[in-house]
Amino acid sequence: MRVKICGITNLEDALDAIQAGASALGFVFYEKSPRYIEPFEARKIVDKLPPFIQTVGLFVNESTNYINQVCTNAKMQIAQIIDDDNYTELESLEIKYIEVIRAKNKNDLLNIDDKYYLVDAFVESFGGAGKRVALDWFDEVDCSKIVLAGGLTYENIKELKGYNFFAIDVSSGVEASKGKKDKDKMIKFIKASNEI
Ligand SMILES: O=C(O)c1ccccc1N[C@@H]1O[C@H](COP(=O)(O)O)[C@@H](O)[C@H]1O
Repeated sequence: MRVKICGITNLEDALDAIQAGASALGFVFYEKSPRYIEPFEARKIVDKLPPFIQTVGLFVNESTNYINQVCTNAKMQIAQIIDDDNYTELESLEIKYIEVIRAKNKNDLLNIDDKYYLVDAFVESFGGAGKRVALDWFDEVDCSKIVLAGGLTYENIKELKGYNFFAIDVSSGVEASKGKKDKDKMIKFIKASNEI
């Protein structure tokens, strides 16, 4: 299973995540988040990463120009977009992106089009709150293009067996404290993800 570890704020956590087996690292460019990282600080980390690791910048209700600029400055390869109020002109983004569906109920997952989406549980703070999406909401959904996020831990991801999610995304479930990852939790998380 592909794993993105989100909320990277320092090099040690980034390298530990990669050593544990993460395929993508997420950097939060939402200033109200306790995991916010300044774009040029993120770039310093990215410059020290090995090849074949994807860098994902997370944005909440930002303009296209801002996202393009930050992704350039921070060397992000993908933008993860929360855009509740249509601030972002997706077609003008200069990099690949994935939109976030903040699911409030099962209906939010029905009739989604044939694109890759990240599905997270709806929380007022936009994410990183450890809240899960009810798995039975996916029972009649093709999950092969869905990245599942929200409240995942090494203890609960075995429940995802059989759903065929494209990838999973975790932040608070592998933290020691807000903004600081726990190496042991990351190792256990990725080991468990390989058993799904
Ligand atoms: O991590 C944050 O602080 C954050 C802030 C604003 C929007 C999204 C945020 N994080 C994302 O939320 C999901 C789920 O996180 P968790 O595993 O439940 O803690 C994940 O995609 C984070 O990248």
